[in-house]
Amino acid sequence: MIYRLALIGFGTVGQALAEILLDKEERLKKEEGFEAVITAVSDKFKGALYHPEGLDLKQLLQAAREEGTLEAYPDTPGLVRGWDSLTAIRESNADTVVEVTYTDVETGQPAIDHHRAAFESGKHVVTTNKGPVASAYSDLSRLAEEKGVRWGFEGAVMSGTPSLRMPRVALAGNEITAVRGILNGTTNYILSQMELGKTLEEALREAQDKGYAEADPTSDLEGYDVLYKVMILAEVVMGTPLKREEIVRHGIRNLTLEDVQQARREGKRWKLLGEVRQGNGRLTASVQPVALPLSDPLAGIDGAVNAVTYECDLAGPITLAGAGAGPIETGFSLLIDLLNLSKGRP
Ligand SMILES: NC(=O)C1=CN([C@@H]2O[C@H](COP(=O)(O)OP(=O)(O)OC[C@H]3O[C@@H](n4cnc5c(N)ncnc54)[C@H](OP(=O)(O)O)[C@@H]3O)[C@@H](O)[C@H]2O)C=CC1
Ligand SMILES: N[C@@H](CC=O)C(=O)O
Repeated sequence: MIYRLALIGFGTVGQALAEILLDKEERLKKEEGFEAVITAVSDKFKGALYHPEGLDLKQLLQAAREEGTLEAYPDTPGLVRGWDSLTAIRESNADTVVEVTYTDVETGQPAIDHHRAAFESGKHVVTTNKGPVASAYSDLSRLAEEKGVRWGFEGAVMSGTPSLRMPRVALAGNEITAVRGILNGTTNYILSQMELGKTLEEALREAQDKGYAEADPTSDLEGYDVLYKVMILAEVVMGTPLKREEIVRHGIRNLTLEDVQQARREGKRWKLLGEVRQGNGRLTASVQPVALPLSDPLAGIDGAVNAVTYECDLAGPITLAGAGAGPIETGFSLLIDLLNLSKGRP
């Protein structure tokens, strides 16, 4: 079967997936038996394209990257332009919607509506968007199940590092009683750069240039991005939904260069930690910067790398470290969801 994809959003991550599919086409076919074409792309400002037989990925990337608009994609017979996101989801011949619009930390929209429209149309969804998973996990999972379609969202936490699949699949059978980690690539990159003497603003600009930051980086700096990831870990990995008001949240915005360098002199490093813990029959959760002693395994995690420790009743503590953000790493999270979907794996 050749998968037909509709990409909703064509920014950093959407383009990275197109690049991966282009670069690895032969290898994916030969080694994984996986073939996919992108038949629709709909992006808010770059424009939209649909071709039932598939778009040319090289020309698609060239139009977006060199011209900044899909208007630069050449006209071919059968090409349709201008569909908005919901039209592309409902009217295209895609069997799988790749939802890669921005994460709205207040409402989870428009991504929740994109998911509903896709599931209602009998289409699978793979996404890296935290909004729908954090705010509508149970409703959307139920709808996907009712409609007999699949939903992959590995990249919603820790990009291409399997922070959700590992506990759900490889650690199945354990009760996970606590999860604690560095869950945001942008702020970990910023804190590492501030230790080298850069200001928060300089380091943030670099993180934006490298494709780590959210469209609105307030979400990274003020801890909302981690708050969403903590909500996802609580519900998806620990089985208990938390409301955002139940989670203590502090970001790194108020940490100064002097705070960061003083901690270094004291043998400590500031890290933005997200934590969910079971105790007295309930979950408690927090997002806050902590000056960790160098003896803490999380203190050694640098740059856009993230790490998370799962406290398991049978296996003991298990720590996973890897990319927390980045275009290709996050594009990979979509690829692995697509591969698992194609093989009927969880
Ligand atoms: N970058 C990373 O490392 C990671 C990102 N994520 C998540 O992945 C998602 C995508 O991230 P990223 O690619 O970096 O973000 P970008 O901001 O680069 O891309 C998002 C794209 O979505 C488009 N868009 C916004 N609203 C709509 C809409 N209603 N219909 C169609 N297109 C729309 C934007 O259009 P325009 O710019 O033209 O307005 C933009 O091109 C986000 O939810 C993010 O939180 C998750 C893990 C890591
Ligand atoms: N902005 C986020 C992207 C991944 O979720 C981060 O920096 O971690």
